[in-house]
Amino acid sequence: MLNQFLAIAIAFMIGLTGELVLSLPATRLSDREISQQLQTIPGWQLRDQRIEKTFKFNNFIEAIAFVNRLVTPAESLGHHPDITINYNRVTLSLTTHDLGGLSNLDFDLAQQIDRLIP
Ligand SMILES: C[C@H](O)[C@H](O)[C@H]1CNC2=NC(N)=NC(=O)C2=N1
Repeated sequence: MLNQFLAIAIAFMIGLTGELVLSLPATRLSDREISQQLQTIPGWQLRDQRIEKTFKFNNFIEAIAFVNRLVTPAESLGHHPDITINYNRVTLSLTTHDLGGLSNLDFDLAQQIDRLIP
């Protein structure tokens, strides 16, 4: 019953900005699905149950500006990267803590973050 409910849990929610958004539940991906999804996000490396990428900028200010830009997609998805900042380098590590592994949300967020880079 709960599973049935979750299966149809295409939940309509009012987003932060008040617009109607369609939110699909996160699902843990199989190894095969992870391999397929990795093809869509160049530069991201699979490490255990995480995907990671380091972005390099000209200086600290640009690195921080990038971190600020990724707040919007992260909040929209309700999914948040682990972030390490080393002067002009920002390393992002994505995993789905709630599921203990990689989900569709990690790859959705990685794609949206890549689109932030000109
Ligand atoms: C309630 C809230 O939506 C959840 O705790 C979200 C928040 N952001 C998250 N981010 C990530 N990376 N993994 C999660 O499991 C997660 N869960």
